[in-house]
Amino acid sequence: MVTKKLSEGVKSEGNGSNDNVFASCSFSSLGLDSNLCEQLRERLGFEVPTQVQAQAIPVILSGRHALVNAATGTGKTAAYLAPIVHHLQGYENRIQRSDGTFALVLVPTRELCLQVYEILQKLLHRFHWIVPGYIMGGENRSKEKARLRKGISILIATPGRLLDHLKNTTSFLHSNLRWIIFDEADRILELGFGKDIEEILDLLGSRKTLHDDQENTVPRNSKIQRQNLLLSATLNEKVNHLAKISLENPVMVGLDVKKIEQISTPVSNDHSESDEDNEDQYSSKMPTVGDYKVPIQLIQRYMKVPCGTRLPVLLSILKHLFEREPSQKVVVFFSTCDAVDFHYSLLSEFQFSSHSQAEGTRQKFLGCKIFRLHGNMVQEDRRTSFQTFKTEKSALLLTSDVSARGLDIPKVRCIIQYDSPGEATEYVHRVGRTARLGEKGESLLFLQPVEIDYLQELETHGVSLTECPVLKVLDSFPLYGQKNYIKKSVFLDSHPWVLCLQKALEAFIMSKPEVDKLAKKAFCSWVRAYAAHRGELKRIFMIKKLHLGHVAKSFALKQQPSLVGQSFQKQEKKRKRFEKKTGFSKKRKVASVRERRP
Ligand SMILES: Nc1ncnc2c1ncn2[C@@H]1O[C@H](COP(=O)(O)OP(=O)(O)OP(=O)(O)O)[C@@H](O)[C@H]1O
Repeated sequence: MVTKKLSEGVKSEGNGSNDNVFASCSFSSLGLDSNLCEQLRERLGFEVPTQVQAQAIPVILSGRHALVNAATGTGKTAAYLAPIVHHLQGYENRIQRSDGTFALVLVPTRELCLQVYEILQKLLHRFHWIVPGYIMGGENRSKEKARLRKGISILIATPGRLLDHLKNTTSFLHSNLRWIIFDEADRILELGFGKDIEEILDLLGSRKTLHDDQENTVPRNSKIQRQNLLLSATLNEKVNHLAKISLENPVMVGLDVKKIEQISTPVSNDHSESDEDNEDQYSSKMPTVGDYKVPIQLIQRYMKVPCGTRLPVLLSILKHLFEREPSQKVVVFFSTCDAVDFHYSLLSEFQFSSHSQAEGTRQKFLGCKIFRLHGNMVQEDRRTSFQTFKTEKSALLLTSDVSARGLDIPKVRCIIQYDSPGEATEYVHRVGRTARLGEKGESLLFLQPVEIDYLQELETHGVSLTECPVLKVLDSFPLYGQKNYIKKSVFLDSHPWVLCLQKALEAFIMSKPEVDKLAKKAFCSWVRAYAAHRGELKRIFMIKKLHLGHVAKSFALKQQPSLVGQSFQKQEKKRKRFEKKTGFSKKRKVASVRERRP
């Protein structure tokens, strides 16, 4: 029986192995201060370094610029924070708040900002004179200004808010800046922050310009040696430009031996070269598209699910997972914030009985606690959702790509990608929220039969998935009180359990006008997001091949698609008018369909 096999899968195949994760050396042997090593042990519970820490820490301690590539959940955060703290605590004259900012960590999302800040706080416990701080979208600007005026030694920031303060907070002192770190470098660029980053580097005098047009830039304090670091589990050609303008003669950490040899020739710093020459030199030396590093113990599966049955199948899988193991955490990724809101309301309220539809016998379909997290939520709700989900033992998180990067949530056992991520990089980061640091984990990707070529796209990045036999999972649910009511169901769309559940879902939506409204809104933004896939991926995610009636069904909507379609078209026209007026860039436009405030 597959239900059993699935659960066995995690136990037998998913043997978390620590052999590949930890290095056989100590933190002190890497050159870190002994007090700091004790902090790592006492406050964070880190006894020995991970492989990437063992490789990166000595390089970063040496002062070289670096590009660090290692699988998700392998400890990249401490790999860059520890060397910075080591240097700062060792300054002969203790640094003071009035010295301003020495290190700047740029991250793509607010949650990651808070997460890095929390780790830093722990690391600095014994070094009270080094002040950690963060600035990010959604927070009170005046309070941030006040904190910056007092002085923050190590500052974690999201790009937009940082740029805002660099331009408008005159008391923000950064003349002592020594480190700039781009955590999840590729994501920062993908979100359309490329121009902001260039401006930030200019304002900080850290941009490696070839034609030294220093207008509007702060002259770099010549006494301070700058060190910039780029990190991600998926460094690809998108990072080349950022590396080109921000790294000087970088060391590559975590790339395979061949690539390191290829790259080891120092990259020239000769400012007499032309921009183009330098770009060519970089492109031949920087990593290009290749295999992404996915935790080896992660079990990756996909499910072939026709569009019209997606919703009952999702609910069934979730029920199955929580019945299989009541104490666990599961994360489901959706393509839009509206889809998160709709599914959150639905799953929080939907009651069901497979015996009879009499009110009294119905109970909540899912018994677990449910949370949501996306970029359009108000900051306070975002923070509460994230922090509470983190501490829960058993819970479900419905989320957008805002949670895909860097978030370290303990005991997440399964990642479901209900909407395909599109970019293979995002696939890798989404699944990377489980199977962290050698732990067990599994992932499930929903694909419609017409999207099945996406598996080949993932294959080109070295990511292989096996099929999850969804029918057998569905067969295990009792209907009308009988367990083995069906033996030969071949098609998902005619499976009695699926039909019964779909009918109940549609009736539920009809009885709840507010959820019905959310469903229609989610339908519209889902179609928009589907249409916004990058050019090359459009051959896989073809909007023309979508049956809008089936899409509507996947939001439990009974209405004819034309009805919903009309309101969608109205919204589309409105959106286009708005974009024409405001002149949104194409890059931002695509991101905006999915998330407005990462
Ligand atoms: N040396 C260590 N010993 C034990 N645990 C560690 C060690 N280093 C890191 N960890 C833990 O491993 C987990 C993953 O670390 P971290 O979030 O830094 O990974 P990452 O490589 O940045 O992941 P991602 O690519 O997803 O951002 C965290 O829970 C962290 O506390």
